[in-house]
Amino acid sequence: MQKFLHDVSSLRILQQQPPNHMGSRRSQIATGQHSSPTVYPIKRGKIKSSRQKETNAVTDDPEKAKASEHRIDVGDENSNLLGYNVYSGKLSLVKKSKSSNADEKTGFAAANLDSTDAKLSSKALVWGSQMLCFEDVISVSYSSGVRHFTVHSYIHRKSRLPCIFKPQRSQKDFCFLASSLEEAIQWVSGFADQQCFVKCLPHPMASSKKSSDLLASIPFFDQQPIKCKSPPRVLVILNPRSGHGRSTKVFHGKVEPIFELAGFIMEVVKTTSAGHARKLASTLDFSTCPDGIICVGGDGIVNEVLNGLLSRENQREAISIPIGIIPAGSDNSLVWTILGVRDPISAAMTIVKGGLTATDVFAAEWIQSGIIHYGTTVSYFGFLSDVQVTRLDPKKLNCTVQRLVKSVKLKASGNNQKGCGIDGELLKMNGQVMCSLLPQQCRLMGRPVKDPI
Ligand SMILES: Nc1ncnc2c1ncn2[C@@H]1O[C@H](COP(=O)(O)OP(=O)(O)OP(=O)(O)O)[C@@H](O)[C@H]1O
Repeated sequence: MQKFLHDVSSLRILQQQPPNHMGSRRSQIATGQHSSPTVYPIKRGKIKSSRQKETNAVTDDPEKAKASEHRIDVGDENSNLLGYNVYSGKLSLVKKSKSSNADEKTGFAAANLDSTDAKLSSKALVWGSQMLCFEDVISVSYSSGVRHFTVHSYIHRKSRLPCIFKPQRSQKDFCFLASSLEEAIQWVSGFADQQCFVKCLPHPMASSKKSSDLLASIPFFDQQPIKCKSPPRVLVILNPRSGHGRSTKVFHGKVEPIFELAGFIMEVVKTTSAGHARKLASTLDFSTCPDGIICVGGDGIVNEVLNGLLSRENQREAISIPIGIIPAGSDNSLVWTILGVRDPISAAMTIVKGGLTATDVFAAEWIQSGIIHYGTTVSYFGFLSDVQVTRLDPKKLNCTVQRLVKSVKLKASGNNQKGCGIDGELLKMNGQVMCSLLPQQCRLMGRPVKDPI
């Protein structure tokens, strides 16, 4: 899991063509009941033309072409680790300085900085012997007309006792100085090409009237040549009672800063009672949150949102709205089962990274009343649900045990939990409940992590 700052001195990074160049998309399609969940890929931007130029430059020269032919074999191994090359040049890692007049009032002492060879690939930024993986990067900040840019990341901190404490992610910002203004723009554009959000800021001296002449002499200072993806607009539904009242602190302390770095435009609604989230989801104008609804809490709040969406007349459109989950409740089996994350920071990063994962939805209908309840992974009726209630009230346990004989447990989720699919169109349980899988799946924001944490 420790992906940051690997020693890559032994790696030679070779120029690679992207495996699927220019907008080709790979998607995992669920092929059967027990395969992996369907994953919708995020959109790929245009690949930098500089990369194409570099490739041509190699092939134009027959000598070099020969050499590269030989090198490609070795490069294939490296491409698995670092992907294809996006941009390369010199970079200096700079630290904030207190000196006031240094480098165009940017706050960086650039004079004594050693620049080092650096490469941006489709998977990582490598400088010297250090590497920052893209999966740890949230965004890049860049002020128009300056040579430096900041990469915001959340990296795993080493745990002194890794057997006992799992590694935690924490924020780390890296500020780099490029060799020239033009190169700085190339570096930042490279990040944008890799679907990384770029926060474009005005020049640090833009507000000062005295400096207008100076600024006018800086190329590009008044225009922003970096094109990056537009920030997502989402609705956040937070259950302040979740996780024994800790969810608000978790959201504002750990998750909101990540979403802000990633440029998310958020409306945050705190539920005031049970049923509030369901009502919101059933009446919501989707144009106010076209990129999804993010639930902060436990499985209960997600289930309310799902049921609210499916109770709408436009059920088909409603089920297609992405649902994000920040685990901040006492039970978060859905996000753990489907995406493999169970801590709020990793879940937020999974959402920020983009992509959607489809998961099955079942409907359980009470035969006598006709009431339909929707669920995703598992639904309990009778004994198990009573145990959930009575875990706080032991007096009720006796009554629960007596009802054991009548109890029934519904387990669904088709392609997500091996061996426990409903396996058929319709299932009648105990003469009381009728259960079926919906033809459409709901979409969770994010893609499953490779190494569940
Ligand atoms: N403001 C609120 N006050 C009381 N209950 C609420 C509120 N908002 C939502 N709820 C209800 O709380 C239930 C449990 O919420 P959730 O699953 O998010 O948290 P949790 O900590 O995992 O809870 P639990 O331990 O009870 O499963 C939801 O089903 C929802 O109906």
